[in-house]
Amino acid sequence: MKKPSVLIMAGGTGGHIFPAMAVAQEFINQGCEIHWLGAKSGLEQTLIPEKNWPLYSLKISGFVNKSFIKKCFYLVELILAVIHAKKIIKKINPDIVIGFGGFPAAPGGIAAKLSGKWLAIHEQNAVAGKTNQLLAKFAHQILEGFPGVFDHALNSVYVGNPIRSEIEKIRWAKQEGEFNLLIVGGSLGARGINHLIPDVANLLEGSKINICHQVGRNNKDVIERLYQTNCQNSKINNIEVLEFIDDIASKYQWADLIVCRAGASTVCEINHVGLPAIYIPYPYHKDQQQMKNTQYVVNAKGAFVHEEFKTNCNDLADTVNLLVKNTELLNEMSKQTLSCAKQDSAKIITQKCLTLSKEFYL
Ligand SMILES: CC(=O)N[C@H]1[C@@H](OP(=O)(O)OP(=O)(O)OC[C@H]2O[C@@H](n3ccc(=O)[nH]c3=O)[C@H](O)[C@@H]2O)O[C@H](CO)[C@@H](O)[C@@H]1O
Repeated sequence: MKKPSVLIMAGGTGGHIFPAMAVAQEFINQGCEIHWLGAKSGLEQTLIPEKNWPLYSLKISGFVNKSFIKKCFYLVELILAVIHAKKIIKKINPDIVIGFGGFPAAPGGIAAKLSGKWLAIHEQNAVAGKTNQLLAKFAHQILEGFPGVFDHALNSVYVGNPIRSEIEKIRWAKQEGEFNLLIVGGSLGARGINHLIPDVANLLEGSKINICHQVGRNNKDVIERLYQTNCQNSKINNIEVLEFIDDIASKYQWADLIVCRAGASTVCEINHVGLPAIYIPYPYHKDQQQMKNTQYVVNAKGAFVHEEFKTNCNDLADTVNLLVKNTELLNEMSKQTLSCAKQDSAKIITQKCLTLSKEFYL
């Protein structure tokens, strides 16, 4: 019997690609054949070949924040990408097409619809992105990373955000002795956080604090210099500055507390690990997507949130100092954080797709 064939569409940042990779792996575990549709200029160009998964790349950029003229050029680019995607779909003949947002998912989703294919979309965030808002109008199934994103539409279901298996295995526990503080700016790093933390580090109390700070590509030298000039605090044991953390699972395991952006995958990974967190959401998104991603866990008292434009190094240092000294509070936060995690998301997604697509083609 022919293996079910699945076309995964995701591109751009890690936030779209990592959940899609977790689902791709689960489809493979279920005996499916997978293909990946990406954009020519995203992180998928390095991540997918490493897995040896067949990658097809469209020439497509983004639509948001463009001038009128550039939006017109985008429309031409979109039409050409839809034509290209239709050819790819004809060649692969997938049984399931599933989009995770990002630039390639829009032309890929339109091409899937025009080719009569069963189409699902997965929205990672608490507020849907532009691509998924468009595709939701005709997708057969909508899969939500946070509950109620599509106003409980009849074809929508809350499935959570798929987590990579190496992260799923980790459970937070406060380590004795030293205090490990992890700073993560999301897949591309976060300028606002990068420039705030060296000043915060200088204000930290308690002994033996270690900091590991992920700063994003090409920011290592600048931020290392900032630590040298702004942070003379002798109580900090060790400061490690990294551009990107390849093995984030080990760092989650290492950390007693994380200060980070609130991208959808980051929030869900932290919930799975039960890692106490202080979120500083990305402040420039028009719908405050990252702020909304934190609401669930902040309401459950599993995390703190500091808004970038309303906070300063003293406020943030106060919260970190409170937690460094208070293991009981950290334990309570960890418990609440874990209660916000949706288990087995990748399995639920693959099973839904396999069942519903089969019914569709009957
Ligand atoms: C600024 C911006 O627009 N951010 C968006 C982007 O964020 P971004 O791509 O940063 O999104 P996420 O937080 O969802 O995912 C980051 C992923 O990268 C991994 N990681 C990160 C750093 C690192 O050093 N190593 C590593 O492996 C994390 O473990 C996680 O799996 O897409 C998300 C998902 O649509 C959105 O919620 C965010 O709002």
